[in-house]
Amino acid sequence: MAPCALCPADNPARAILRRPKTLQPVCKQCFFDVFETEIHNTIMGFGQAEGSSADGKGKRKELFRRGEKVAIGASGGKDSTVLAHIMTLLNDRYDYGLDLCLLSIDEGISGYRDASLDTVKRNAVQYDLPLKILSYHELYGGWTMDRVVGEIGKKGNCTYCGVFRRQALDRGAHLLTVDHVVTGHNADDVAETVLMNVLRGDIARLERCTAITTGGDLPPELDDPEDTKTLEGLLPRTIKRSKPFKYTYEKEIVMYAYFKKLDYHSTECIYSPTAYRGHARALVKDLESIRPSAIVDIIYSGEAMASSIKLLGRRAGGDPGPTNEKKGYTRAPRNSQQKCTRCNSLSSQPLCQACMLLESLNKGVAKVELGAEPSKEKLVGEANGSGAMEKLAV
Ligand SMILES: Nc1ncnc2c1ncn2[C@@H]1O[C@H](COP(=O)(O)OP(=O)(O)OP(=O)(O)O)[C@@H](O)[C@H]1O
Repeated sequence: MAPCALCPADNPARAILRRPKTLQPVCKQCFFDVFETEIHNTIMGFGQAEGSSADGKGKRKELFRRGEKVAIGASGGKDSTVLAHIMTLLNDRYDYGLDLCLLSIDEGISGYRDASLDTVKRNAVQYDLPLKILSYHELYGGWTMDRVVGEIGKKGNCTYCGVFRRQALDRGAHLLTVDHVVTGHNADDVAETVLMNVLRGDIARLERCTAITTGGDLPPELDDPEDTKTLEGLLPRTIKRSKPFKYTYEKEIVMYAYFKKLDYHSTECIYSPTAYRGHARALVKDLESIRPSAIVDIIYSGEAMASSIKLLGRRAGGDPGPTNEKKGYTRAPRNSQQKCTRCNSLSSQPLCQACMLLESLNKGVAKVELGAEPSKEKLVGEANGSGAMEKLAV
């Protein structure tokens, strides 16, 4: 192998790998350094397209506040295991002052999640982090994903899993009195989602999918600390979600986990779909093999499109006005947020998606609904909640 491209030129070590992101030959130590530093830069808002100009005025925006309590969404897989490792490491190294913990959701998938949760339990000891595990079984009246799949079959099961997991993470965060959850979504995931939204012409989602942080904004009219449901421990607010690996390549995460000998679980979900995302994933991998920067370039393009859409929306007063229509742009108007009448979580409908899905399961009509010709509303609901379509909503 060639000399390391990142070592001092007068005394380079021998490279042991080619960095997937740049194809540079690098030694092990330089790979660790560049991998960790790039994530730190993302966290600090340095140097990346969105981070360097988060407000469009060139002002950088840091991902965390000092003293913030942050839960790491931990599934035991490679991404979240590396995330737990890196967050602990960088929090110590750069003194972010974060209070970290692990939050795991047990979807009730026997033979898969039980094994990966054992890994998370070991990670909690290895990184000395408190761990909270919440199960669908306890949150959703005895429904586990094994039972959901028994009821509706494998087709469409990710819709249920994605919607339930999103809410379960929020509820777990609330129980842990955490305002911020970080997940292991990586650059490949974000690029796939950008492509999927472009290919579907889903402009509203395209606008949101490249954001490094979502949520955390409760409309003032809903912010009522005296709300009795809030006092009972139900969701009063949206929890912030961030993706510190937004610019981190999946291949580099795997390499980092391998060279650091991290303890992670590597099996795929047994109910994993072969849905649309699979095609986007294959396309991203093909493009990456021809030109490695394709992944990050797709993300930059997505960010640029999101900024343009925002600008157009602002000019049109938030509605798809005539100017936009003439130019062929549409921007789905967003329903105002309200509290779900049943579980108090934020929702654009009187009943949130999780409660709607739960109701259909409890009434025994879920299978019928999934099999039937979907109505327009149903399509919107699915696009908003599907695990397959909406991996980034986890
Ligand atoms: N059951 C879960 N409990 C807690 N967090 C989860 C869970 N499932 C997924 N997440 C979070 O969402 C991220 C993306 O999840 P996804 O299901 O796409 O898995 P993945 O890309 O295989 O990631 P990982 O390798 O961490 O499992 C994970 O990295 C993790 O932070």
